[in-house]
Amino acid sequence: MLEIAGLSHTYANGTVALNDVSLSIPRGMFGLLGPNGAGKSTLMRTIATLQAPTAGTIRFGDIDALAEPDRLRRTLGYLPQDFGVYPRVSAYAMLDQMAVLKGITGRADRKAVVETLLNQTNLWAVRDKAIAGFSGGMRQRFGIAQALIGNPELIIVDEPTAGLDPEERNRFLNLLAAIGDNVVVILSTHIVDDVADLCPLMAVLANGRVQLQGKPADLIASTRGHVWRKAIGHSELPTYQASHEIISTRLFAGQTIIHVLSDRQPAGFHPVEGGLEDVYFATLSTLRRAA
Ligand SMILES: Nc1ncnc2c1ncn2[C@@H]1O[C@H](COP(=O)(O)OP(=O)(O)OP(=O)(O)O)[C@@H](O)[C@H]1O
Repeated sequence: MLEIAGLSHTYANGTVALNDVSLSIPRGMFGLLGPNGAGKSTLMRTIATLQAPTAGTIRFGDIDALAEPDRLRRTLGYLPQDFGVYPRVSAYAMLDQMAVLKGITGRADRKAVVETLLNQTNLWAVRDKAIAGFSGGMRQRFGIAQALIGNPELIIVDEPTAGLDPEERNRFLNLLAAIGDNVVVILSTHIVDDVADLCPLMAVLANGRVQLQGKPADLIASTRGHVWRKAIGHSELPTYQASHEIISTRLFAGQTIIHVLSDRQPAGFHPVEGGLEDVYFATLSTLRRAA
């Protein structure tokens, strides 16, 4: 169990990126959903012990992450939002090197680990190619391979599917799903479907605060009877914007479909069997209204 309590972070320029965040994250896949600037990466980097928070505590099992960052790092697998540099060395050589850094010094042990990971992430066929020449999807799969070195019990993946085509995204999500229920996996993303497809538990982070947390199905159920849909002409949108709380608009077959939030059924609207996207957009919309 990962226990985050009262975590706050204010950057030197005064930006409050995290504001009293508390989360209890059990084993399994946990989705952390939030818009750009919500504080997700700050939270991920803080859990990964790459930066210290201004206040709060992080415990993982019996490890106090802030007091014993080395202990936490030994059991951590981290796929950052951006690796930054993609080296010209081969995937095999790079993984081998990273395994040394993680303390797997025996040659035979390392060979077994590296080869297993290359197969698991479907990179065996390209193991001798330079990572610099990899596609986005291959890079992300390599990112997971390196995160899994040393059998971590806490795995953090920060916006892993941004920019992947649907097939690669699917491959990547399947890879994550296969990691297993015995480890804590935190998936940070602004892509609602990633969470809907994978995570039995989730939280929405916005403005540095946890706005919502629970099981996606329960959160979806809570929007039932509050979200309504109507197909309108695109030119009518401003009129509806003025009179309704629109939480999403999308185009379908040349029409604009709007979803609105309302406790009662507005005239001409149909009920929506809400999805996670409605939960998410309704949360963000409520926040905007309160601002
Ligand atoms: N090093 C920094 N110095 C100052 N402000 C920062 C720094 N890093 C992030 N911020 C600010 O902190 C807030 C949270 O940023 P963060 O990157 O954690 O959000 P995010 O949810 O990961 O967003 P994104 O999806 O855009 O990566 C933003 O307002 C951001 O501009």
